[in-house]
Amino acid sequence: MSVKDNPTFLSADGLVPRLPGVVFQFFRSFNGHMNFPYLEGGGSALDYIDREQLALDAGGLIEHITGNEYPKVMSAIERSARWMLPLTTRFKFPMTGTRSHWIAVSANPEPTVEGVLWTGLMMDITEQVVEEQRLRKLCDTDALTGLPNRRKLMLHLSHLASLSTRHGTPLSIMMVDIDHFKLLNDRWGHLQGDEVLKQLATEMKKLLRCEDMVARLGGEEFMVVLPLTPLQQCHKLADRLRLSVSQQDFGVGVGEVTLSIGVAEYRCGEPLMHFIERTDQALYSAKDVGRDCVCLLP
Ligand SMILES: Nc1nc2c(ncn2[C@@H]2O[C@H](COP(=O)(O)OP(=O)(O)OP(=O)(O)O)[C@@H](O)[C@H]2O)c(=O)[nH]1
Repeated sequence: MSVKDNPTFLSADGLVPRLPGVVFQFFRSFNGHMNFPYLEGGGSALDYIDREQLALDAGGLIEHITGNEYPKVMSAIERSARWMLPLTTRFKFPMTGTRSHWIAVSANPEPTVEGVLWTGLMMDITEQVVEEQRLRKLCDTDALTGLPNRRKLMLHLSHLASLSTRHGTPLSIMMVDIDHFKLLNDRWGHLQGDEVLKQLATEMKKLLRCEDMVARLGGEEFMVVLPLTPLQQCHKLADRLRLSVSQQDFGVGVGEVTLSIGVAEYRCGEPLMHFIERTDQALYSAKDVGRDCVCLLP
């Protein structure tokens, strides 16, 4: 029996609508006109778009369906056309009445007399992207407090330090440490200690602006990163945080939880580790002079 006599054999026309994705040809002329001469496939994505319109003119619709990611998608198309390299990109596809879907695009370009023609596939990769986002969040988050962890903080801080160096804008940080936390754990138990860490995290977030970041460095140590903030302002905020914490109960009695805080401002071009060490030394000074205070070093 030949393959074609096999009752399960499908011609390409029968097969394409059953695929879990879309097969397409996309054309871009040298004058920038874009259209999809061929667009067929399975899944629900095609229910939401006007295929006849796309066959004639895709420019407006591409801009509409790729939303904020339009520049990214267009530059991927441009790169692929210029170097005749495979087009691989992904974008968020807004669907009315349901959550947005993520679409991956993979296509091969070929030159034609009037422009470039791509032949390829689009697949719905929403589940995969959601899983990636979940794993990335896990990697970046402290499990107890839900705050960003050291890894996330270091990436953020190094990005802000390079912006500060480039634009000469102020950047300050606070190193925050709970005083005598070992005693608190010993007296109230580890679970209550955990509770204090969680409540402190909430308290710190309340005091900060949305562009600030508070992260748990580990144990009972936190760092607050304040972009566009000079040292004096950072010092004021640190003292407000210190005072507010010392006046709260945290389930262990008012005044039982206090903070020592070291503050420092970034010096243009300074290595990040040096900046952190200076702040750490300021924190040690705060411990040395008796705790429950904020210190900065000249
Ligand atoms: N409950 C709880 N305790 C923690 C956690 N991580 C670290 N610790 C405890 O925090 C304590 C830190 O103790 P030390 O480093 O001696 O510091 P300290 O007692 O706060 O003393 P000073 O910092 O000098 O004021 C240790 O007892 C750790 O076991 C945590 O996730 N939960």
